[in-house]
Amino acid sequence: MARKKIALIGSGQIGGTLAHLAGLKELGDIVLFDIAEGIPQGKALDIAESSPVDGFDAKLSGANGYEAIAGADVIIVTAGVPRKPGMSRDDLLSINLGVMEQVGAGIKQYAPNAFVICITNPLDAMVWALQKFSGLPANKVVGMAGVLDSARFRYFLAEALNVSVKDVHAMTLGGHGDDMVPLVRHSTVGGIPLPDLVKMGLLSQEKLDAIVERTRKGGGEIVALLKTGSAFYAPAASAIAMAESYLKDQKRILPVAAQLSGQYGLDGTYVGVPVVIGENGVERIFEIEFDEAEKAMFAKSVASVSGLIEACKQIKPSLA
Ligand SMILES: NC(=O)C1=CN([C@@H]2O[C@H](COP(=O)(O)OP(=O)(O)OC[C@H]3O[C@@H](n4cnc5c(N)ncnc54)[C@H](O)[C@@H]3O)[C@@H](O)[C@H]2O)C=CC1
Ligand SMILES: O=C([O-])CC(=O)C(=O)O
Repeated sequence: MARKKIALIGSGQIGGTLAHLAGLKELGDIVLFDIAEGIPQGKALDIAESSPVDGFDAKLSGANGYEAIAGADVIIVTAGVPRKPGMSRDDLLSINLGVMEQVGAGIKQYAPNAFVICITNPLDAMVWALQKFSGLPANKVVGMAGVLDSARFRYFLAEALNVSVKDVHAMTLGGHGDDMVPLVRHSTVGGIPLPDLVKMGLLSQEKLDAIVERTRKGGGEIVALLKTGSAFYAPAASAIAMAESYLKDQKRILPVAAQLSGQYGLDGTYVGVPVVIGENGVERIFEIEFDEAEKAMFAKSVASVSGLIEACKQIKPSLA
């Protein structure tokens, strides 16, 4: 059986980490693409030189031309710019929208059958625009954010309770901004819903509230620490989990930015919801029944995303 082909558009901090993880997991052969000359080639060679040590078989190559992504099974997009301290993700919209236009054209020409995972920020608006620019079907174009935000939520809970991260299941939906929606009622530790943990006295309400707030601002916390860019290890691991579910038809239920067609009362917009990812891309969207407070939080987050999508339409009238 021929190996799968994974193309990484953008070979910066996340792109390089994606290539390393995809190699270690033997997901397929890997092409790193970037406009910066030498970077994708250098990272490809460096990672390939680690393969004898770690014992993985994967061909790695670097390129500056879109023809290199031809026939890719999975494409992960990180091309663009990250934020620096003092900036919001939304400040990246204008510059990264231009990048999505180029990337979308490249995918349309060379890899129209790929499953595309967008990571570039501001995530929900960028994946919305990328789907339009590429013309690929909506079930094959998704955004990575919910897996990362949920992983942060899970990690903070496991740390607070001093238990294994493996036994913490938590979900964060909505847009990838500070008004994202960590779902307390639907998150569990050892199968016990978080509100019950509070009732049992294992976690204080104040601590839980602080964890929810820290999760919402998780990206900014790393930006403030790194100063030169944003998180890349956990974002790369999150996108690899999505790619693996597609390539191996695992049918995992993951929170991803997906295009809605009536679910949650929305049509055409991209926002973080639980979906099943299998060999057909987004195979199903789960519609969670929210209580009033959750409904209000989700609506607020969706309103932020809608505002950014409107801004994209203003900048690129072809998207309207
Ligand atoms: N969705 C999410 O949860 C997360 C999103 N991000 C976003 O991911 C993006 C990438 O982050 P990093 O890898 O840390 O940034 P980075 O700056 O290390 O890498 C970005 C790469 O894109 C390349 N690039 C720029 N314009 C390009 C173009 N037109 N075509 C091809 N390549 C181009 C640059 O040369 C650079 O190598 C940022 O927008 C960041 O905000 C970061 C973390 C989490
Ligand atoms: O915060 C940022 O700019 C990068 C990002 O989206 C995250 O780490 O969640």
